[in-house]
Amino acid sequence: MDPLTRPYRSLLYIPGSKPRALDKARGLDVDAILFDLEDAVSPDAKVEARATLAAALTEGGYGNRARIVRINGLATEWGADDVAALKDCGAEALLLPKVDSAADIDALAALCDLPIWAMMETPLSIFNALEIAAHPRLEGFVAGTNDLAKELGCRSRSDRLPMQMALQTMLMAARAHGVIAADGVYNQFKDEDGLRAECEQGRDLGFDGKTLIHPAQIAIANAVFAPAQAEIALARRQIAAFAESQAAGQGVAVVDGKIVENLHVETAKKTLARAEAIAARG
Ligand SMILES: CC(C)(COP(=O)(O)OP(=O)(O)OC[C@H]1O[C@@H](n2cnc3c(N)ncnc32)[C@H](O)[C@@H]1OP(=O)(O)O)[C@@H](O)C(=O)NCCC(=O)NCCSC(=O)C[C@H](O)C(=O)O
Ligand SMILES: [Mg+2]
Repeated sequence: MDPLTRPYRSLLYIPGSKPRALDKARGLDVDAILFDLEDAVSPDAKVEARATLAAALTEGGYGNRARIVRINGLATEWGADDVAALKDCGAEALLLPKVDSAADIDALAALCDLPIWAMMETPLSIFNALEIAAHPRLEGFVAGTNDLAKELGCRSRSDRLPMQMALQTMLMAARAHGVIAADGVYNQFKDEDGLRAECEQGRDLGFDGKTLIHPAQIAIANAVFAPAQAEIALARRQIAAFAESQAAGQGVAVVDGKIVENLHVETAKKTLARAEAIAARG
């Protein structure tokens, strides 16, 4: 899975314990579903949720939405059984919570053949982000900003200043190793303006998309993380202007008063590839 060929603008958590929500997701305009067995499911509902989720995935109907299952940690009484029950049901990847190091990815890799995503939500995960991203089975990072805030003991701020070091470190590691990076959730799910502002911040930092907790959040994430029409038009003009300059024996073009070099053309091509991937998802 690659954000240039498959979009990850919106990744919706769905509690494995909620059959109505599991069914509703089959019709939602979301890029990826994070089927959750961890924090959205209470301990006394874990075993039943596992069976409910396995049945829903086996039944299918989720179309081209990426299907990722968040299991319980392997140190819990449920983790290993979650893997055994869900690794062959149609999930495309498993998401491991509370990862501290690449050794945690090794432990899950030994239990299944699926690609692995890591919740980046402990202080150790941030300091070990590079080795986690470098793991050959690692495909995606998900920022766990609620757990990170709990561990840091920081205040919740609209500018997310206390989160910046962690968010930017995981992004650097993700980009160093070609890993998908999804931003954390916005808890006030009825506050559209706040969600839009946080999506825009995550997009500007470089995230591929945002994790969500409610269907009402999907449209905003899809819009913010898609290239805007003006960006697409600019990308086309940059590519054309650079090709013209090259034909004239020059290595640099100028568009709208700004230089365009080969590296800008690469970015412009990625913008067009992302737009095409979104259009292809339908
Ligand atoms: C937040 C909610 C508890 C709100 O639920 P509810 O009050 O039932 O919402 P609505 O009545 O507005 O629901 C309207 C319809 O939408 C469906 N629905 C609701 N949520 C979802 C969903 N997530 N996916 C699919 N469908 C959903 C309802 O079934 C209603 O459908 P209908 O009956 O047809 O009208 C609830 O949204 C919820 O449980 N959200 C998920 C919470 C969750 O997953 N939390 C864990 C992940 S967050 C996290 O752990 C982050 C990380 O680890 C960190 O550390 O930061
Ligand atoms: Mg968490």
